[in-house]
Amino acid sequence: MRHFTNVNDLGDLKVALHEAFEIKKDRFKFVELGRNKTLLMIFFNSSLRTRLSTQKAAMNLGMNVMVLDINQGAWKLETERGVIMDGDKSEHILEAIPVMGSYCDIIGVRSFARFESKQDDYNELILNQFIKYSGRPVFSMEAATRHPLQSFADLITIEEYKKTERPKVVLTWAPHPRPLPQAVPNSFAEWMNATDYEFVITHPKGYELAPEFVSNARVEYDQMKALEGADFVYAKSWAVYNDKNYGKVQNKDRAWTVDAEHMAVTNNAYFMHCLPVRRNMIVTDDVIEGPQSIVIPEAANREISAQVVLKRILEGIQ
Ligand SMILES: CCC[C@H](NC(=O)CCC(=O)O)C(=O)O
Ligand SMILES: NC(=O)OP(=O)(O)O
Repeated sequence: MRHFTNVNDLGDLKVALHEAFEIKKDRFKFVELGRNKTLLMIFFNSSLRTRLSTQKAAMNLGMNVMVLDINQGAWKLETERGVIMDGDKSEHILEAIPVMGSYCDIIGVRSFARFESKQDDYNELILNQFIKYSGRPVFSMEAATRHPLQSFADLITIEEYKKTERPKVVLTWAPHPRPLPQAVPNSFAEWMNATDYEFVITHPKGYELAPEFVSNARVEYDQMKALEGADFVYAKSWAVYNDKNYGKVQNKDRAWTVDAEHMAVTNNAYFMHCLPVRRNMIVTDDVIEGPQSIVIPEAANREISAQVVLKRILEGIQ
């Protein structure tokens, strides 16, 4: 595997899951694979889980790791071509990327949707420039439209906890004070649609995700109806995708906040969230602290998903 940006890059998911459970049994088994290889992790946005779990995964494989927060310490980067750089940006991304590529063997990039240009976001302008100009294998640590390391960890977690072969998984929108990217829900939908699970998406009218991610999932505007009999409830907020209000918050209705009443109509479902989570906006304290909440093991599986991806990329550059 050269680059990792979406579910298709991993190939057969059953094989990838087998690799994940093997690594989970002995995460230091491949400690020689990454010897004298350097991972550079580049963050245009904040992170806790991705930052720590991906470094840990790289260290499990014997790699050296460098981390760069673009907006703290590096020069502010101009990302548009043809701009006269007489403002507050000292360096152009088209120099910075090949320079960064010269110092490492593999690059991880976090660059959220900016909600300035839907076209730039959904063409993955920043991530694709790293792929085009760095000369290195590149993997997404959440880009504008997907968060594949998170979704792979989510799938590993559901496989670990499911009580039936084809669980009912419900992705529910929840209110948030800020406009959040569609990357996590897009990616979760993409990975759930790649399984044979029963998959339902529920959100208020006007919060439809891009059709290419919804694919053949059932969309239900009545949240309680969607949650009936669910085995897994995956909560996440996202901003409007449609052209008219792209990147906006148009609903803050806390009737969508996942509470005990919502969980009561499920099949004693597990509660999942990628974190960080705004308590009592997305989910109540009682639910996220309750016995069916698996957000911590879900976060712990980020080390495993990152290690499978790094292992596959390292095997391609030996
Ligand atoms: C893994 C999730 C990263 C990001 N989350 C946020 O930006 C939350 C920020 C906040 O709650 O203020 C998102 O929704 O895509
Ligand atoms: N879930 C996730 O990616 O968390 P961070 O944004 O803290 O990395």
